[in-house]
Amino acid sequence: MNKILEINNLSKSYKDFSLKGINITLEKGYIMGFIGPNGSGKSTTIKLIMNLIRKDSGEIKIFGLDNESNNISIKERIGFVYDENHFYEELTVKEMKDVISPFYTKWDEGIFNKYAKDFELPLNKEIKHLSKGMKMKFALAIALSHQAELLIMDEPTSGLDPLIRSELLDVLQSLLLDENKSIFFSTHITSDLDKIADFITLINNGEIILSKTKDELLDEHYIVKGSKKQLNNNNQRNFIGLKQNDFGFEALSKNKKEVMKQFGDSIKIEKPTLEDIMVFYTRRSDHHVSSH
Ligand SMILES: Nc1ncnc2c1ncn2[C@@H]1O[C@H](COP(=O)(O)OP(=O)(O)OP(=O)(O)O)[C@@H](O)[C@H]1O
Repeated sequence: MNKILEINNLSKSYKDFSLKGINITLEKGYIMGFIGPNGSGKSTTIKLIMNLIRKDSGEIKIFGLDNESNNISIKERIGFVYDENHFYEELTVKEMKDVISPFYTKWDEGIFNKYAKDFELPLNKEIKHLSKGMKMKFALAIALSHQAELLIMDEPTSGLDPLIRSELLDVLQSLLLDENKSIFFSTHITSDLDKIADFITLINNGEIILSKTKDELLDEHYIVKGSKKQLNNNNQRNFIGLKQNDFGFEALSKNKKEVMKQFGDSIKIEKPTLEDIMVFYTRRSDHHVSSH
């Protein structure tokens, strides 16, 4: 086992929110998708990993090293991409690159030029005139040009159109062909993960709800559909979440056998998507949706 990122019992409290002793492990060569609803603690966790804010307690190890005492050497080996990348808006893409590159001892101009060409970056355009998608590609090109072993991205695909999103995901996937690289990225667009994630970690309300391989997660859960009159107080105990509308109910369950036994053939059992899993684990239990 080669742990690239190891978070143990990490806690951080704000006035109205706390991360409650979270644990996450990412091994070398894999992509982990970090999902959860708005305000669940994704950005806070990423800021703690990047040592941008101080933890209250717990431990964060990156490449086996404590992230506070080895801050500088660790940052050299990480590519960090986030939504509000702080570039100087007045500079051109090339000028900005010239400002950033000296900070990295392993900067590789050849790699930057390759990505600049692949992504069709307009080198002489001012940053303020770049589209959101182009800014994101620039941030990714920078992150990839110093031979980072770990890419950490906070919502890299948010606000991007489907075409650019899909291009970005292709680039991430091709990076993983080099098994020395690992990727940890947060998103609330679960369809991004269907394609590329190896592991999924779900956070809700500052707590890790689950963290496992995507395949395991999809294999062990089932969507159960039926009519409302089939429900009673007893037969809901195998449900992780329940959604009712005027036509019937939909639930998530891990226990297919037991559900089949209780409901018989009148029930419909389907495979869930990652979105189903996220929604059912994080919704309020009394949720009722109207059919409109
Ligand atoms: N500096 C701060 N002071 C006080 N509260 C904060 C601070 N930063 C974040 N929070 C609160 O912590 C909670 C978690 O925020 P966080 O940004 O980590 O969520 P998130 O999962 O990244 O959400 P989103 O998907 O909306 O970006 C929110 O309720 C937010 O208001």
